[in-house]
Amino acid sequence: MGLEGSYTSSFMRDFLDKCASYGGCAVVDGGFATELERHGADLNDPLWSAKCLISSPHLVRRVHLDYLDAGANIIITASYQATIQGFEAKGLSREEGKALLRRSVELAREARQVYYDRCTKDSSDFLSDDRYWKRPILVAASVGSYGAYLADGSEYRGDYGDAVTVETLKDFHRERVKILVDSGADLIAFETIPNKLEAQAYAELLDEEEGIHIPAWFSFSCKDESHVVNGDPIQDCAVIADSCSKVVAVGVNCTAPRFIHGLISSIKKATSKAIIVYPNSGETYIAETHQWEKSSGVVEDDFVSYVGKWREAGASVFGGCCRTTPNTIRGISQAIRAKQLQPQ
Ligand SMILES: C[S+](C)CC[C@H](N)C(=O)O
Ligand SMILES: N[C@@H](CCS)C(=O)O
Ligand SMILES: [Zn+2]
Repeated sequence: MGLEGSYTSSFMRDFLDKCASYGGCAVVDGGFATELERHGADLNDPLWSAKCLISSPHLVRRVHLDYLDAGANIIITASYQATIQGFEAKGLSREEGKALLRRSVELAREARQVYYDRCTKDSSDFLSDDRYWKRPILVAASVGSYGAYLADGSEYRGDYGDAVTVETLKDFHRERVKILVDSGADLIAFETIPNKLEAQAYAELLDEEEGIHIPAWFSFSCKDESHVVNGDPIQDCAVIADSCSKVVAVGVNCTAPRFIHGLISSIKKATSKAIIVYPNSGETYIAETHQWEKSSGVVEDDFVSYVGKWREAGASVFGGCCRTTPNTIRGISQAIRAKQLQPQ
């Protein structure tokens, strides 16, 4: 059974309405792999952060909880680079791969439950701690791009070559998307999308597959104020997202903060859906070494002070991507709460 159009179109509006403490905005979490690494995980692996679903699920749960403590009310699962194909390449069976995808969602749901339990715990230790305030929390199941699976930084280039068509991409993503849809997640986060082709593939999958009963967001990785990383105009990509009734938010992630304002303006011209932005630190990823380098002459590791401007430009969901931490999210959370208390 598919989603009713009216349900889909009101999903984000209803959620944002419930985010009263954020004045109708929402706060997504920050860099997930970044935080796993800060806790000592070695992600030098084709599975990148998805490696921790196998080696350290407790750490995955812990990082979700850290972001909830920091004020996030949307947490993104560790499935960004988790694919059945990638797990099989590691020698796991298809069934084991599918179980790990489901586990990524369970871990986020468990963290949410732990957080809620702390909010209601009858103990002054918890009740006097302002990290614990009950608010609506969504679990978004991450779907990284085909380029992420390639594990060579392709999600920052989007150059898949002529042999990769919309059908190739639909075949690549179909089963994982269906598993995540049935895993108990509240929505699907198609993130770090590097080109129009992959957005088209996702939109067709959502429109054509039976049983997609949760909504999705489309979030693109961009190289300047008006283009996604392969050079396609962001506006064309946003038009594709806008045309899909199951898409409830459109935006930008893992992109330098300095491009975000212009990108919001371009997206706004193409859609009236909610706009989500969760930039990275502005550094550049070196795929060979799995290291990040400062972009020359640009210092933008603290973008929290721009969030008010991004909100005025039309975005309503804010967070961070690679190289951001719970501190970034705490800053965003405080900035939004402070702003909404100011008289209009
Ligand atoms: C968003 S990038 C930093 C993820 C990692 C990349 N797909 C890789 O495997 O190198
Ligand atoms: N949700 C992923 C996105 C990588 S671009 C992460 O934060 O690790
Ligand atoms: Zn990122």
